[in-house]
Amino acid sequence: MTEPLLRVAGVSRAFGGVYAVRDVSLDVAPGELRGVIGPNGAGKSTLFNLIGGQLAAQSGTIAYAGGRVDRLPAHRRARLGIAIVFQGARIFRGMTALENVMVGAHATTRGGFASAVLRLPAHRRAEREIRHQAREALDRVGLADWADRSAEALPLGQQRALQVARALCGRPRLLLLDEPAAGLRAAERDALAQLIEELKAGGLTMIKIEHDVAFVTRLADRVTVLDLGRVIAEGTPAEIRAHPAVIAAYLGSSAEEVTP
Ligand SMILES: Nc1ncnc2c1ncn2[C@@H]1O[C@H](COP(=O)(O)OP(=O)(O)OP(=O)(O)O)[C@@H](O)[C@H]1O
Repeated sequence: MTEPLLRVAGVSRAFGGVYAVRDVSLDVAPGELRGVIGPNGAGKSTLFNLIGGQLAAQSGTIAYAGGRVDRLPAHRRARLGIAIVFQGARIFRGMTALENVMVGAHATTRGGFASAVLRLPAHRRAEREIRHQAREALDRVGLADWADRSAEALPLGQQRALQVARALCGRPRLLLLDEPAAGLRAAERDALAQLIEELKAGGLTMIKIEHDVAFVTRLADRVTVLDLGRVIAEGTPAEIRAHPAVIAAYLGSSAEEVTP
């Protein structure tokens, strides 16, 4: 079996004595698209923050590309290629689409956001390379023609694609997507699904949180189900749709809802 790109082993995190994530383990193979589902408060976003380093795990280990990362701060993990598109992430108003992507890239470059804002000389040298990567990222999500247009004028579906471009700008190996399809209309969802499929075809490893079981099981290779901070099931989309614990915990008694 190939080495996993990401190995989360026995990770826990509590807030005020209540576990948000409890003894969670999962392995994600290179190139895999993993779905994570679970009801509100199941611990999905907390799990992402533990992987990305926005939160520290209180126990357990997280290994990425063969090395431990669980003691590293978020910006170091970002530089190693772990990128997150946060739930409900906003675009920067008054900036072009290209500038929006470049701001994301500055967060992962050595100079950081402060030097980007201050326009230090060392920063200016890196600027051209970042601009190049940002254009490349916009191209990857199908927004090349929007580069110099106002980001806030983009329809919601394309604003989501812009968030993805921002995350892609640092050329990550692992992309975490927190409910990327939330609030989108059917046609926008389809376009986003197609983008995710293209990224997968390009070899990118992804973990995607979804509320919509049909949407996640349509795209994912495997699905992990969280409930009350614990993994209650993991398997292929077909296994998950048929799993009694999933139907009971996640969907109540209405089993019809899991049929796509
Ligand atoms: N920073 C925090 N401080 C206190 N409690 C928190 C914090 N972050 C999360 N929690 C709690 O941890 C639990 C898991 O929250 P989390 O946001 O990870 O769930 P989720 O599965 O992502 O939910 P949703 O689908 O609503 O986004 C919840 O009970 C939440 O209230």
